[in-house]
Amino acid sequence: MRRDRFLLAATLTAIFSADLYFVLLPKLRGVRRTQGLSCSCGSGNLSLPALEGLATPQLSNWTRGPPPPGLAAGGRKLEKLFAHPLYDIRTPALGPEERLLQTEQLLDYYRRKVSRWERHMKLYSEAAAVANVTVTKHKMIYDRDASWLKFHVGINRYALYSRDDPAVVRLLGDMQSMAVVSADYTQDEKALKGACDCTQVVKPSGHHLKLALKMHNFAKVMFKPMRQQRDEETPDDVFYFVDFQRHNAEIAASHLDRILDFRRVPPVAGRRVNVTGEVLQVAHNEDLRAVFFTSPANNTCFFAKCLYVCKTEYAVCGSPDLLEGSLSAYLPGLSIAPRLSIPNPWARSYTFTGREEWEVNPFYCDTIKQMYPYNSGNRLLNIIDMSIFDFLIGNMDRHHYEIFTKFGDEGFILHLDNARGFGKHSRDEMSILAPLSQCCLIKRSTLLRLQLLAQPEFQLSDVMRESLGGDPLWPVLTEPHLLALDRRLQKVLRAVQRCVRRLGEDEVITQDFVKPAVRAQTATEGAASR
Ligand SMILES: Nc1ncnc2c1ncn2[C@@H]1O[C@H](COP(=O)(O)OP(=O)(O)OP(=O)(O)O)[C@@H](O)[C@H]1O
Ligand SMILES: [Mn+2]
Repeated sequence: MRRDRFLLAATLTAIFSADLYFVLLPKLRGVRRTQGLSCSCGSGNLSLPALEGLATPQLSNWTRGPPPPGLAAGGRKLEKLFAHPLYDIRTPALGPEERLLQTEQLLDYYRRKVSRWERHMKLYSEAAAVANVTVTKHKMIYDRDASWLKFHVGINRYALYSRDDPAVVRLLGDMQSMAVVSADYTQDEKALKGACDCTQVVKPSGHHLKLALKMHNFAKVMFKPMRQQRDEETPDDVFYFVDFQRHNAEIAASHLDRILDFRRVPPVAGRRVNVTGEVLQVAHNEDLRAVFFTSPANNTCFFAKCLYVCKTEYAVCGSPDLLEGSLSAYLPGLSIAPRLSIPNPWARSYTFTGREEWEVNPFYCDTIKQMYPYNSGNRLLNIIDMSIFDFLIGNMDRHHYEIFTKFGDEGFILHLDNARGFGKHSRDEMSILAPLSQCCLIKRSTLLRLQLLAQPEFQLSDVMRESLGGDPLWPVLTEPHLLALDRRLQKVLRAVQRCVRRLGEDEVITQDFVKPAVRAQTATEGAASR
């Protein structure tokens, strides 16, 4: 028995060392590289790309197959939206410097993943055999055409994917259906090792229940289980930073991101996950296995590591095994595609009483405009885009944003972690729009799309309903949440209108593309002033 334990411990040590060598060390090196990079970047070498954030057209949508019942009659607005000339603004041809990764580099990375998996599984199976533990064996495949690989190859300076990339549709399908072969804590949870400091109300993030799942073709996803029923509204007395993470918000946010044509959120699919077969039985991490239990109702449940320290955390349970969740496609590992996490200048105070400067100083934006990297290029405009996105979904938890270091200040910004959106449909939190209302700036491309989505012909709630109809967890959002999107969209347009009235169109609306494919403005002209 002692020998068994020793073997198991040795296996775990080996796995940890491999993680240290392959994941943590490269990450640290990446951070060091990044620090060097940011020091050498003067503001002088920045330029506003003529076509920033806009890419090639595509007509297909994410809805696979016929629309769900009830949609057929009014459907197909989404298709029409994506066929609109405003969704046909092209980016220049992508050279190697505009792509995050080259195919050969990715295939190399994939091969390393495969051999690492084989080594792990060999050691783990040996240890498990000795300890008399049954290991579920899955047939793994090395597939050069895997949709996750194509998604990674497609990431470029302008967006996470292009509109016409069929790999994204395939990836959503794969995430919904592929066999899960392993489940583990995510890297940030591992770094915390279950430590919970309740004097810090938001950090560490370890008390959220999220896991990394691996599929049989080595696709990796971040799984956030359902914590709250769709029709429950966050009670008024709950602070945004102790609010639940909502799996349906992650799914809906990725659809909205695509509808706004930002493409700054990784694709997210809903799925009913079998917490016994697809999580517990494929968890090779003893810490993770230890948080599983069977409830009195005979359901399989698991809880966050600090359940008994942080009183707000409760277990989630399958019924008896199936549990809804969101699966977000992983970005390429930090060892090959380092990212930088940057504090949001409009972040909130994560204490019960604190106020940040932007909340009390109406001239806050003037200070930000003087500061690097917001004093040139399009970073500030991208922050304003992000605030519009967050206002629409009602997300008050945007403490940081991330960028790929490869693209430096000229790249787009990632909108990761949207799980605290869609908490309250009956309230519009105007303070989320502070970057827009304080700076009075907006990209022309963003404004034109917002105006288009306000028209009855498209109607944001209709295209969202249609888009979400393609997800297995349809209807991802309840009707009041969908309708809140239309109401909030009007408020964004009114905020722009107030700025234009005060400062004039030339000051407020930034021309961010040279020339639309046709005179797209005609369809939308004047919508902001209505
Ligand atoms: N799709 C993804 N691919 C790769 N990494 C991701 C992805 N989504 C999130 N991450 C990374 O994992 C970190 C934690 O994810 P997320 O913010 O969604 O969880 P969280 O539990 O809310 O954490 P926190 O409290 O730190 O915000 C993110 O800051 C990001 O760096
Ligand atoms: Mn978060």
